[in-house]
Amino acid sequence: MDVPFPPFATGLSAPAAPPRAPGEAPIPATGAWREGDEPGRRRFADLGAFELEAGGRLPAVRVAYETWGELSPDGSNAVLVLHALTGDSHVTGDAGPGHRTAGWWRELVGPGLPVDTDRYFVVAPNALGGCQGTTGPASTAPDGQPWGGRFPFVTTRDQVAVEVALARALGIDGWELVIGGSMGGLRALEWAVQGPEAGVEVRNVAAIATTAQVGGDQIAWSHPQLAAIRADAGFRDGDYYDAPDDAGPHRGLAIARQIAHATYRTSSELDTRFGRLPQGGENPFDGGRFAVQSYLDHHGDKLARRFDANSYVVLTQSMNSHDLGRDRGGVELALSGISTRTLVVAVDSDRLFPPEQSARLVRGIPHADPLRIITSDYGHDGFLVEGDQLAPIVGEFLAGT
Ligand SMILES: CC(=O)SCCNC(=O)CCNC(=O)[C@H](O)C(C)(C)COP(=O)(O)OP(=O)(O)OC[C@H]1O[C@@H](n2cnc3c(N)ncnc32)[C@H](O)[C@@H]1OP(=O)(O)O
Ligand SMILES: N[C@@H](CCO)C(=O)O
Repeated sequence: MDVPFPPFATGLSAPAAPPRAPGEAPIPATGAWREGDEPGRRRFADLGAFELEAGGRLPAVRVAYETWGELSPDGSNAVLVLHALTGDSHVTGDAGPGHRTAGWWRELVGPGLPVDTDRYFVVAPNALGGCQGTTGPASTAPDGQPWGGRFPFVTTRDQVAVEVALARALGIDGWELVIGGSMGGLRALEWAVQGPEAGVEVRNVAAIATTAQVGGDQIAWSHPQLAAIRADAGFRDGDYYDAPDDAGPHRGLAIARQIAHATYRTSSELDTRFGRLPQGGENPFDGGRFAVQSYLDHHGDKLARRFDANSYVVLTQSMNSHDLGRDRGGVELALSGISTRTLVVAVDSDRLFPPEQSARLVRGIPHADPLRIITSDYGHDGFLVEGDQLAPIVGEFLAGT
């Protein structure tokens, strides 16, 4: 006998309190950077039309990027830094006008640091499909409306094809280093294959907390995140940009971030840091929360204020698309064709991009240095939190060039 599916089986489409504390500012429909907002340090490159791997087309792609340092006369000192899922072009420097967060690799990139902006010309673009100035779902489509749910499927390869065009637009025909973590690492690896094919030399690659091929476990964790966003009544199939404050898909995005954030950390950290502690004066047995629930609420709500739900979907799908071996004879063959000197770094406690996946890169890439390991209680986020370990590793790698 068929049992009717209850309309609020998940509870997610039921009316929900907006994810903000009393007295906090309302949340606009999107946390995307929009034309007319304060640009901060961003500059923009208009790169024209792109045909996409999955069959879509973007008639006018704009990339937001930041640079530090000066390109040398022979062009030999350019470094490309690629951000993770919710990162942006603001690699180093403070938060401030135009930049909601401080630089996410400020221990690594800056004057006198391993990626020394007194020596290198550092370029950091916001990825295609993102929401911090580069063309993405919140951008205006040719009909004058936001792309919204119509934004086409974008793969890691498309993102790198756009970054190749950015290099050309900046007059860069080779990178001394392409470095990225997590989703940025996926693009760094794709650069090692696609860059030389496209005539842009890649002399060194650093792939941090990443993988040659996003696998079943990573796709599985992303699935409920995408479902949470799509199940939010405020998502409206991606066409929510005209929604009033607090009526956007914040709850779905916040839940997606909570699921993701737990995968970015470790069970031992959550157990030792929070354990069974109740949150403040709350009673978890009477409608209150455990401290760890409050912690996840905080991270979810914070992302809902600074990010765009559609970009979260588009970028998550782009990560799921990542398979260095697709149409290249498989992962091992693709890795064996990489001629670039490569640094691979894993976080020992990373349960999302586990060290075995980094070891596979080292085994497969002919000119890979031995695997370097960051020791951390923080899991995948160790690639951001453990800057004091990552910076010397990258410094040693660059010193060996
Ligand atoms: C390349 C890129 O990836 S760019 C994107 C990276 N940046 C982000 O993702 C921004 C979101 N932040 C994060 O993911 C992480 O905070 C990191 C990785 C950047 C840093 O991690 P940590 O320094 O270990 O911070 P942690 O995870 O402990 O979070 C601290 C926050 O939790 C809050 N918090 C801690 N305990 C609780 C609790 N019981 N209840 C509510 N909030 C709590 C803190 O007040 C603090 O808030 P704040 O960030 O608003 O100041
Ligand atoms: N904290 C990182 C984790 C994903 O690598 C981000 O939000 O991008």
